[in-house]
Amino acid sequence: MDAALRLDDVNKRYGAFHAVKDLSFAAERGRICGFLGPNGAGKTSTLRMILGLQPVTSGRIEILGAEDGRKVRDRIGFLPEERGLYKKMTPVDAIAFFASLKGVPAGEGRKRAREMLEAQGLGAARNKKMKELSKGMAQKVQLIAAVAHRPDFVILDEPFSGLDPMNQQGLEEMIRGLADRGATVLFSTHVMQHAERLCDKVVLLARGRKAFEGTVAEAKATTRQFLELEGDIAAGAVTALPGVSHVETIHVHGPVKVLRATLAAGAQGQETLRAAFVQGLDVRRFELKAPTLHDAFIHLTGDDPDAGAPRQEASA
Ligand SMILES: Nc1ncnc2c1ncn2[C@@H]1O[C@H](COP(=O)(O)OP(=O)(O)OP(=O)(O)O)[C@@H](O)[C@H]1O
Repeated sequence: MDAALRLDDVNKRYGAFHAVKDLSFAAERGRICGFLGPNGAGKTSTLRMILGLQPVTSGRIEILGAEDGRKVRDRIGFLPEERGLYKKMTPVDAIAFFASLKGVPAGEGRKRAREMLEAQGLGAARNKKMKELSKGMAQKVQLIAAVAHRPDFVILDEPFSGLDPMNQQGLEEMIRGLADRGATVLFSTHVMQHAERLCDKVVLLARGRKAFEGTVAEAKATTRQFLELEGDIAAGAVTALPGVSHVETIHVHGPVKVLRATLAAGAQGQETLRAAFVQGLDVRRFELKAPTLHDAFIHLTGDDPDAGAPRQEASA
């Protein structure tokens, strides 16, 4: 498929620290690509290199046919991780101003701003000052400001951070809308649920290195199904059940435990469960769980995406 973005063996070093290591991946035109990893994995560094805001130490990046993001900056929309639009501006003025920086005439920018605010349910706020808006509203306005020039490629750095679930959902719909009208979207996040719902493709990054590139379903297929059992059950009895490869004790309350069994590849959870009942184990509650993208991330990288910055390696 036609790639709007391609990275080949990209490296970024800050002095002796090797932040991005031999990174190669592609983002296909018109698709939503999630760039996932815990804090400090190297996501922002990579996005800034793609935009041409900082140089690569080595390797090659091609975006919209250009080798330097700055050459196609009018075709790119960027929502940085640090937010903040001019507090005294109205949303219409702020959006029109950012669009004008990308070549959209003032009148047209204001017209688009009004239409886009209306479409996002922010029509009533259009003439308020930015500082009077809630955080969720301000973040939507900022995303509109980043895309009012109708870019072919949209780069969003942690767009969901700091938003409540309602506003996160609104933002997800906006991002889907961008792809529906043909834009390629690359967004970074450490929250796997957004990626799970939105992405055609995910790239998992851990300590600067790519751990996986593919669809969400492909990522999940790398890991296993789980069976959770609660009751007065010995972990050893669960280990001995058919299809079980590993057992963890999640919770102990007197004699009652919650045990989490990881099933072997291709094992049928129903058969494991049937064997537990046939053997008379004291099962008081059970749950068969399909792996989430979060489980797949931990399986593929050994890092928890919700954890703080992972340990820094010395330059590799
Ligand atoms: N200008 C810089 N100088 C030195 N080290 C840097 C610089 N920018 C980033 N780093 C380091 O590079 C690593 C990757 O940082 P980066 O911001 O790219 O990660 P990230 O995945 O975007 O995480 P976060 O979501 O926390 O920003 C971190 O260890 C960070 O401390």
